[in-house]
Amino acid sequence: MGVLDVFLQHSSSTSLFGALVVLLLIYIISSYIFSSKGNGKDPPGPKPLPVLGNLLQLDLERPYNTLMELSKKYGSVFTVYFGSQKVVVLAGYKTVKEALVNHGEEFGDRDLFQIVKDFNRGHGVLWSNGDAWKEMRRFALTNMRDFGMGKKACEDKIAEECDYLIEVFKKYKGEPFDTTQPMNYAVSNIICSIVYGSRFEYDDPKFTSLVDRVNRNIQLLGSPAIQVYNLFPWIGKWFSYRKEFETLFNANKNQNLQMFSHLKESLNPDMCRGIVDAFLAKKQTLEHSSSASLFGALVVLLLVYIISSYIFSSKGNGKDPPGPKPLPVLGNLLQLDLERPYNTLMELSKKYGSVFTVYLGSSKVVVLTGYKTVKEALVDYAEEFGDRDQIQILNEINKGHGVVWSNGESWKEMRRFALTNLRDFGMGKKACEDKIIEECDYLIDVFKAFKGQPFDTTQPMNYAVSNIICSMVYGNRFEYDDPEFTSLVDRTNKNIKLLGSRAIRIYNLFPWIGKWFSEWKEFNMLTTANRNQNLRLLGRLKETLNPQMCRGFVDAFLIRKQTLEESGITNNHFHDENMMGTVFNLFAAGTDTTATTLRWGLLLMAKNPKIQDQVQEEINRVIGSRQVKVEDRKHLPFTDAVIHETQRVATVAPTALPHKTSQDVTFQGYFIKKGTTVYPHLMSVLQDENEWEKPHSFYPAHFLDKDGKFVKRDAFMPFSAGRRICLGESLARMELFIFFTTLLQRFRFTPPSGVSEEELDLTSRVGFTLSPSSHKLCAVSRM
Ligand code: HEM
Repeated sequence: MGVLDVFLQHSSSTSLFGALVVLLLIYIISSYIFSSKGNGKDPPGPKPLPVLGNLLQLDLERPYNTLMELSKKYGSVFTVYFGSQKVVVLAGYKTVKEALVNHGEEFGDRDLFQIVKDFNRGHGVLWSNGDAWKEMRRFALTNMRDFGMGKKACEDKIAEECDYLIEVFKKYKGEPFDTTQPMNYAVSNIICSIVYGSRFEYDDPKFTSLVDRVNRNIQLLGSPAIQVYNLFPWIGKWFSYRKEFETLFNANKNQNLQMFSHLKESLNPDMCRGIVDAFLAKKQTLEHSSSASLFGALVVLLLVYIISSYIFSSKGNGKDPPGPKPLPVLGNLLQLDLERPYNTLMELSKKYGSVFTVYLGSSKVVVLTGYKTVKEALVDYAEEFGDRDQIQILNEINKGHGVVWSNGESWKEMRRFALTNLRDFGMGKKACEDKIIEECDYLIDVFKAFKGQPFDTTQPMNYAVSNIICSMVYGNRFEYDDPEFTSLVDRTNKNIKLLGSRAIRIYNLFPWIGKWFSEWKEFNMLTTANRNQNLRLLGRLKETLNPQMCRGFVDAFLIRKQTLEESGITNNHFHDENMMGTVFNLFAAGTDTTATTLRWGLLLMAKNPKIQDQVQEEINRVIGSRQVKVEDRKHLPFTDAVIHETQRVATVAPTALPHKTSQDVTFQGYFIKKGTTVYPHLMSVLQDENEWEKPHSFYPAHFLDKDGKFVKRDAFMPFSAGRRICLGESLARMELFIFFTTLLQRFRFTPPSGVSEEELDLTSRVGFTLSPSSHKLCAVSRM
């Protein structure tokens, strides 16, 4: 045997051994990769091959079709492997909505394709994440709005572009042509005017080449070659498609750089032509501010010293929102109407602008007023302004449990659980509609029993509305003469009134002096009674719990708690305090606001008989005497407008609920420190003189176009906006529509005899929510 033979023999047995090792490694690695690494169940899916995953089962040119097929077999949440990359696919409306809306944060990051990683490097909006994405998205949104998005200016641009497009279409004189290019050019020109500040001619090669290249690259992104490259960049680098993509990308980048530099040369920061100008101006400001920072630091140090020596100094690093000068200890309390602070705040905003500071005692409150500012804060800066601030007296009871007064993970989990379960128990669905219709019948009987004589609508309305939330929470309604139920509702109602009293407002600021007020004692007595009664109700539900037959939210909560306990997961938010807190919240938030709005509605009808005539004429014409249904809303534009206008005028939650900043934030040039109390002044939005034609009158035409069709209004924000937007909005809207329309169908509402319409008082009662002052109405049967 020669040396060569020995070598060959040796090397072939080595490579056999090597191949085995490599195969074994692939097997181990891929079985490790394909196995679930978490603590829970993996979404099901077709069995993957090592390295290739499920690629052989997928139509690579139209993967969405294969995924649609797979979802039939594996359900709405399933796993596929693109090569060794695991992808969880969500299919169907319910699942996609639940993931993207209810679990918005968990599913909200962007995954990057390899080719995008190569060229984009995580910049921009579409392919970025984290703070960079947040900042770019907010900047783009705000600026696109400033440059016309959703506004008249934009409408004009589109109309102008239509004319150009029509010209191109006309040229073909009815002969066949490919619509791709003209359509791309026209649409692209709208975005060009917003971004660069000008449109381009359809024969300008600078423009057409830009659009055509983007179009081609979007095509390339979907090609199997680029998809293979995304999965296996090491083998895909030599595909010609990738090279083409790179050439086109670079050409567009260079062309954009040229356009940017033209814009830079002619930049005037006071006259921004488009988003590029706005971006360059912002960049310049930031650069200037950093070069001036050395000098600034000295000035700031001096200022910080002066300001911090003053008791009500700003403790932040920037400009404080302005506001009236506070007194030591009392702050601005002497300037505020303590029973109706929202009125004084409205006045102050006229002097200090839409972002200002007041001191309630020594606690600093930043007030946001007017549609633009409130929306910008709650929507564009949703996270920064999205924490809840506590109210002293409620904090003592709630201790941060439940939904309304909690924050952080506990709030997230409770809000999500409450939303999902209320939906399961009918919120916004047919089952709920049926419950409201059934409750209407009981309410009609109560109204009828007064035989047209004057009566106070408070209790019957509260009982009817409360029964809807009771059926969802406890799983059953109650009779209106059941003392267990009526006492619960009456006590909650009384407490909401007490919360708005001067005494409790003072207690909340100075608990050490406020404890001896009789209102404080009464509030606590009523709360304890309600807590004990709820404990009895919850105890009964616990005893009769059947996990196969969930009756309502409480059952669902108890079952979830049991399941977690059985699986040994002890560190979770499903404990008794959170259950009690959430039940209390749903009961209080779900009853008072809706019942109060309905009472405003009836009062406004009695006050405005001509408008009542129009509502009843519409109901007679469209519905007659049959049962009102949710789907009738679209055929009752006037009635719908009256309900919306009632909500606008009633403003039951004038300053929403207090928010606080979850982090330091610079907003409209003002620095607001983490943990600062913030009042979104909803009354100033609902009566914003820039948004409403007749902000201080009851004017249903606010919600009607010239043809009498219903129109939505952006500044209609009674449920607030952003992260903390009312959780029961869809339920409330359904209740308002069915209760109001049915009552107007059945009764004519008038003032008591001897009282004129003018004499009906529209001043609101003092309370945490705004309800009408005590009054009586007659409900005269119409059928
Ligand atoms: C006309 C009726 C209603 C109005 C005007 C209304 C208005 C509001 C407002 C202004 C807030 C505070 C939002 C903020 O902090 O920015 C809120 C929160 C809330 N509402 Fe409503 N609401 C109504 C009906 C309901 C109903 C029927 C429910 C019951 C399911 C409900 C449950 C809640 C809850 C749980 C919160 C706290 C949300 C959180 O902090 O995450 N509301 N509502």
